[in-house]
Amino acid sequence: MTTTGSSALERLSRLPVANIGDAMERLNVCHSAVRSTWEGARLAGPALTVLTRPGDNLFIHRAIEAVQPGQVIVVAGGADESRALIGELMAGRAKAARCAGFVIDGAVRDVAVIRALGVPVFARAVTPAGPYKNGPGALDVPVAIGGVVVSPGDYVVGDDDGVAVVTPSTAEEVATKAEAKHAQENAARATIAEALGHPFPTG
Ligand SMILES: O=C([O-])CC(=O)C(=O)O
Ligand SMILES: [Mg+2]
Repeated sequence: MTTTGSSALERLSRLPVANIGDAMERLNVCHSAVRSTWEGARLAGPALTVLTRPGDNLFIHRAIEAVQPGQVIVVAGGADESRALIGELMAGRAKAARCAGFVIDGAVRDVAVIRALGVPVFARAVTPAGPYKNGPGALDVPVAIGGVVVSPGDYVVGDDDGVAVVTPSTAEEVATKAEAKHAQENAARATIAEALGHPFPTG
């Protein structure tokens, strides 16, 4: 990753996902079904992509073995909600590898402990039903998450509102536009706070 790229990623990591989506003409925002599993979770990092058979997590185990510090494991699980693709043990191993978190187009389990671990996990559903571990699957291929294409290395940013995907070649421009939008909104927040008679909440 270049210095330019990492500074754009850092800037994106500090911005609300809503502003980032607006800066991309409201494109490249995942379907609302792919949501944070705990309030306040936030992630930003380059994607390590996983394609897996719905309900099967063999290749997510391989991703946790391969993940580099700061990467987000992004799993195309076919939008299946019937089997949890990760839980507390896999989240804990990923944290130990300094993975930035998970975005899963599928289900997860053990969410109370995942929250206590502080691992940001975005998913379509929560279920106690366990996964199969047979494959097939693939790592580092383009995938679709909530209707958005994620290529390996794309920047993935998530907060309480959802997930946006930013191609690194556009990240500087998107960060600049999103910062401008955020500054413009700050001015509006100040005016509204005055009318409310108390500071505008920061969420
Ligand atoms: O059984 C699994 O593969 C997922 C799970 O619950 C865990 O990682 O804790
Ligand atoms: Mg478990």
